[in-house]
Amino acid sequence: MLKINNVTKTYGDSVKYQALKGIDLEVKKGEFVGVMGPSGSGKSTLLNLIGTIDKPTSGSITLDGSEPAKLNQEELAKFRRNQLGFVFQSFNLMPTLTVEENIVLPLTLDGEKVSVMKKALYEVAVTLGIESLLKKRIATISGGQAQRVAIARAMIHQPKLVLADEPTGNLDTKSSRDVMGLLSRLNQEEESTILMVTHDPFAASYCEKIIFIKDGELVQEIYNNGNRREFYDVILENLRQLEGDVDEI
Ligand SMILES: Nc1ncnc2c1ncn2[C@@H]1O[C@H](COP(=O)(O)OP(=O)(O)OP(=O)(O)O)[C@@H](O)[C@H]1O
Repeated sequence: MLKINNVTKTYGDSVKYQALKGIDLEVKKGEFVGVMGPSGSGKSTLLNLIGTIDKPTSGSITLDGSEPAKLNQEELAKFRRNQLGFVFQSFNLMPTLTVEENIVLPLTLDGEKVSVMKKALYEVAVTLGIESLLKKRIATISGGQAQRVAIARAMIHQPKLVLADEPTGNLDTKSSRDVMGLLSRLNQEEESTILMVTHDPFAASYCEKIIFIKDGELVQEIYNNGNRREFYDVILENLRQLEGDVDEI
C-alpha cells in the first residue's frame, strides 16, 4: 500500500545535510509499523515525507499508486485530508472547541453533510469509548482523553494511513497503555494501517513490525511473534545495540 523507494532527503542550501540516505520500505494494508532510532537519525524527516509535509530530494513515495510529491498545493491539501490521519505527541487539538467539534473538523473542512458527520462521529466515539466527552471543551479533559480524541479525529474519515508521532510522549503509564491498546485494537479490528514513530519501547511493543533507523539509513527490521513481553525484550536489545554503536563512535 505504502511504497518508499530509495528516498533521500538533503536539508540546506549552502551547508547541506543528508538526513535520509536511500530508504526502501513497504507497508502493507492493515500493518502496524513502528519506527525507532537514536535522536537525529531521521525518523521525523521520514514521517514528514510520508505525511506530505515535505518532499523527498530523490526517490519516490507512493500511497496506493498515487505519488503525492507530484500533486499541486491544492491537490496535496486534499490528499492529506482524505488519505491520511495524523496523531501527534502534543495532540494538536483546538482548545476552545468541544471534543465533538474537534473530531468532525476534517469532515467540516471537506464540506461534508451534517447527517454524514453525525453518523461518523457517533461510530468513532463508540469505538473509542468517548461518547460521554463529546460536549466537553478540550481544555477540561485529561491528556489520555485528549489523545483518544486526537485518534478519533485522525480516524473519522477512515484514512488509508494513520501517521502517529510519539503518541504516548506526553502521557503517563496508564494512559499510554490505554492509547496503545486502542491503536492496536483499531489496527486489528478496523484494519487501520498505522505508522508510528516512538522512542518508547513499551509503546513500540504493540507494533507488528519495527524498523530501526540510524544516521538516515534503515539498519534493522524486527517482527512481533505475538508475544508482546518477548517483543519488548527484543526491542530493548536492539536499542541497546544501536546505542552501543553510537557510544563506540
Ligand atoms: N529543517 C531542517 N533543516 C536542516 N536540518 C534538519 C532539518 N530538520 C531536521 N534536520 C536534521 O536532520 C537530522 C534528522 O532529524 P530528524 O528530526 O528527522 O531526527 P529524529 O530521528 O526524528 O530525531 P528525534 O528523535 O530527536 O526527534 C538531524 O540531524 C536534524 O538536525
